[in-house]
Amino acid sequence: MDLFEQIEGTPHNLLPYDGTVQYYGAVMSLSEADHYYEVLLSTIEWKNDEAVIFGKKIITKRKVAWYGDIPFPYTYSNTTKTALPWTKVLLALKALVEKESGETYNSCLLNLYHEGSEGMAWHSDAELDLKKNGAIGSLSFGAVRKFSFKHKKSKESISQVLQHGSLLIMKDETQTHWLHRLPPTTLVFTPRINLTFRTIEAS
Ligand SMILES: O=C(O)CCC(=O)C(=O)O
Ligand SMILES: [Fe+2]
Repeated sequence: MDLFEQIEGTPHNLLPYDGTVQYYGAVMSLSEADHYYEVLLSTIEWKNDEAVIFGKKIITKRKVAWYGDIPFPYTYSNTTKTALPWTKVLLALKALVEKESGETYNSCLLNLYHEGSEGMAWHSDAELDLKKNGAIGSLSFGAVRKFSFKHKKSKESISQVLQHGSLLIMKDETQTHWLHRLPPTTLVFTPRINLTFRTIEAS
């Protein structure tokens, strides 16, 4: 940790070039993280995700939900969803991520992985309606899982373990040059919830 981090509490950049990823570790107490995990599990409108891959409709085991300032339509993997209105707990978490990161967000994509066999394949979050080079604030709750980045050209890879109640920020050119994924694992048997706060630009 350098002097700047000790004073400002800003984590260093995990990426060696072409983007910025900062891991803040836990940004709340264990009891707050436990509380948010339980509330999110029971109050979010979780739905199995549908995707169209090579023209075939598939339904994922992972569950998702999409919330925002207005009913934004959000298109990815050839499916479109409409954002639900913020809940009280999501607004509290958005305020926390905005304070820690010094950025603002207008929407949130949530993922529920029931156990280690569920993950997310290599991708970048660069959909047309996402603000280009905008910050993405990622909160994790529940099972501790590894998260990985791979550079699109050099193939260099970087991993970070994401703790219960932790925050990770991806910004600058990260989505242009790096892929990320949540690898499946045989070592985890409990659920993990992830929230990615994002900025949608109305078209
Ligand atoms: O579950 C995670 O930590 C990441 C999810 C993700 O990459 C996404 O929703 O785009
Ligand atoms: Fe992503």
